[in-house]
Amino acid sequence: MCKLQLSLAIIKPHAVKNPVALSYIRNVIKNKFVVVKTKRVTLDQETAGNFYIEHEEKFFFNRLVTFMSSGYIDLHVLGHRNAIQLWRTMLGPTKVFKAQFEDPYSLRGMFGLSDTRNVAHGSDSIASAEREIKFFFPDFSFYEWHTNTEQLYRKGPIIFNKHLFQHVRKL
Ligand SMILES: Nc1ccn([C@@H]2O[C@H](COP(=O)(O)OP(=O)(O)OP(=O)(O)O)[C@@H](O)[C@H]2O)c(=O)n1
Ligand SMILES: Nc1ncnc2c1ncn2[C@@H]1O[C@H](COP(=O)(O)OP(=O)(O)O)[C@@H](O)[C@H]1O
Ligand SMILES: [Mg+2]
Repeated sequence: MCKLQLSLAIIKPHAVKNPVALSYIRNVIKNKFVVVKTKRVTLDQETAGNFYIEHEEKFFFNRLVTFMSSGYIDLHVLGHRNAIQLWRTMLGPTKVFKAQFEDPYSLRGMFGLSDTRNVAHGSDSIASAEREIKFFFPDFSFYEWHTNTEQLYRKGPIIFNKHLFQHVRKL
């Protein structure tokens, strides 16, 4: 038995605005993961800064926060037995030229515009996934997930709700 791991994916503003990129990204997500939660939001600069607080001292922090609060972003809680690593592998390298050169068919390789505007975010560890999911989905209960919902998403029956872009219990 292999339990589902969760990761937070964020589709960044330039990708949400690009219908070709967005539909491609949504397709690969839907084909590889169970989508546990989806939400479209905008962030103010303070919230974006808190989310990326680990990068506060970096030279790119200001532009990152400005960019991330510049338009709609799509939040997805993704489930897979290897969700964190799988999503980051699908993203490809953080830096866009590296992505284009070393992994041209990764999402960042295909749709990245710059090192800042690199298509999407993915949690980098189990601890950061928990923090990031709690950050955007404060009502999400990890207790409930481990005791109940994880099994439902692993064994079903679930169906994909296109309108919500989310898997839901099949009634
Ligand atoms: N001290 C610095 C300054 C810049 N860079 C790199 O140089 C890239 C190009 O910088 P810039 O031209 O400012 O990027 P933009 O094309 O404007 O794109 P963005 O701001 O979206 O990254 C940066 O993204 C960063 O990876 C770096 O490594 N160290
Ligand atoms: N050298 C850089 N220049 C500009 N922006 C950067 C740079 N490095 C990282 N960023 C931005 O900050 C985000 C967070 O950085 P990091 O956590 O190191 O990468 P990742 O998103 O791959 O986990 C990146 O996705 C990117 O948008
Ligand atoms: Mg990161």
